[in-house]
Amino acid sequence: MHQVLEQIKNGLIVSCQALEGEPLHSSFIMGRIALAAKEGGAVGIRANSVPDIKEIKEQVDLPVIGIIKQVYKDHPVFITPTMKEIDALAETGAEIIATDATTRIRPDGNDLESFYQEVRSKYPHILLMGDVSSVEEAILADELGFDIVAPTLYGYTEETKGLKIDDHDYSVIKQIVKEVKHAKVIAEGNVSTPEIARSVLDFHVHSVVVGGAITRPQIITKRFVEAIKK
Ligand SMILES: CC(=O)N[C@H](C=O)[C@@H](O)[C@H](O)[C@H](O)COP(=O)(O)O
Repeated sequence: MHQVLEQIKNGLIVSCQALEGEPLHSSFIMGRIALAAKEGGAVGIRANSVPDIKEIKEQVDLPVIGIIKQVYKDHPVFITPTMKEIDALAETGAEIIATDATTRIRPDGNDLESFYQEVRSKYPHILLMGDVSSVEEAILADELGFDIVAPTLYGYTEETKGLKIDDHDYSVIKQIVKEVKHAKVIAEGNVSTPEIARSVLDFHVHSVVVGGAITRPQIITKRFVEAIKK
């Protein structure tokens, strides 16, 4: 197994992201949050943007899953949508690059298969993670050759709006683990409690990514505020 995949096996990857408009939007802060995550035992970091990844790499020696969230006009594909973002991420030294691997046409008119082939031929040695929204897309991403697939976009497409990883006794993640033959499956998206993280690992995912429940204090606070309302 690739050494980086070995390193993150059965562990917690913390997604350290604060977009423009969020209170913690700052590469300095993301670097420190990554440091805190490492201190807490995280085995990897997921991060958005070149400045954040560079700062995080200064602070921690953990493998990084790099993404660039870039919205082109009002196009729905926004996680590392084109080769421009892949090129920028490749320069950062991120060990893994994640990209939208839904079957939607990308902002530059590419479909997933031609985009995948283009990325693979330019960067044959980079680990590629496909963020999908369904079991079918996970199977396709696996067949194309992605090293990792994750249901990051389950709940975030037109067809899946509002759905969550722990719905229906974790049926989507269980199905993905069952159907995907070569890629490692990482659980990501709405893993909102330690119990959910434990459960998905019990379904034999390779690792688990947690974002907002650890790194977005406005969300954490809101959950407490809701819980104490009479
Ligand atoms: C849909 C989308 O844009 N997901 C993004 C992907 O990188 C992040 O905003 C999420 O925080 C990340 O996937 C982790 O998920 P959660 O924060 O639910 O633990």
